[in-house]
Amino acid sequence: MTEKVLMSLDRVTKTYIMGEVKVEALKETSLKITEGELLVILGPSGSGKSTLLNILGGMDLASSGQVSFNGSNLSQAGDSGLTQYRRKDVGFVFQFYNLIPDLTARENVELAANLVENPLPVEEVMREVGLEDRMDHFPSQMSGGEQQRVAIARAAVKNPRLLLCDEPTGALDYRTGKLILELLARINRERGSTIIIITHNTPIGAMARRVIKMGSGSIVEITENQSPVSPERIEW
Ligand SMILES: Nc1ncnc2c1ncn2[C@@H]1O[C@H](COP(=O)(O)OP(=O)(O)OP(=O)(O)O)[C@@H](O)[C@H]1O
Repeated sequence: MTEKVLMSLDRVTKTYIMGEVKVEALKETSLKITEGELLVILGPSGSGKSTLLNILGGMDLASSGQVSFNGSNLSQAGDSGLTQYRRKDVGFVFQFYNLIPDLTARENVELAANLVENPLPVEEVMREVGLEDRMDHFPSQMSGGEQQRVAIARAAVKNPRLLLCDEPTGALDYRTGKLILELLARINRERGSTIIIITHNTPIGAMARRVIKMGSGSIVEITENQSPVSPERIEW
């Protein structure tokens, strides 16, 4: 079976200019992402992981180079093209959940469902993440792990081609973090969404078929892993 390239980055650079200081957050980075893959990005603080994720998600524009999604050039999509891309094609999961505090779990998920033409059924997705008994709770009435599951449901309900997760277990205890990673692995397996997970925890790389290591704004290593393991079996 030939693998389809979902995204490609060609010599992408991101430079932040702060007064006199220039920070090269991403240096001439090239990468191809295959449709349906689960990719883990590792690297120390400041190595450019979030910068890379923000460019992949259309939240930020490259300073130079080309970014393409499904064959179209995001660098030339313009503001409304990028907004459409973020709404329809990408789901985001962040370290601190970013739920709307005065909406219930169900309403947070419904809000995202309303952004796309063919969302998955809200209640079905909430059951999939194990929140069938918490649908009418507000974020403040839920644990961190439950809030992260709402955030995953909110991203997954759009049935996005690409799910981007920035330190999704960063604020959770070990056991809850594992459950969240298992949930992401299941969405990748069953829904076929392409999933990219940023983490500081090197052992988490064992769940992915490909692991990218970043260092000082560059990809320093790409490791192929023939036998990814279930997060349940990973210790960190
Ligand atoms: N908006 C910005 N303005 C200026 N510099 C920035 C901005 N965003 C990131 N940087 C700088 O770019 C570099 C890469 O940052 P980035 O957030 O991508 O790293 P990271 O690997 O995700 O780090 P962490 O693991 O701490 O989140 C850092 O030196 C950072 O200070």
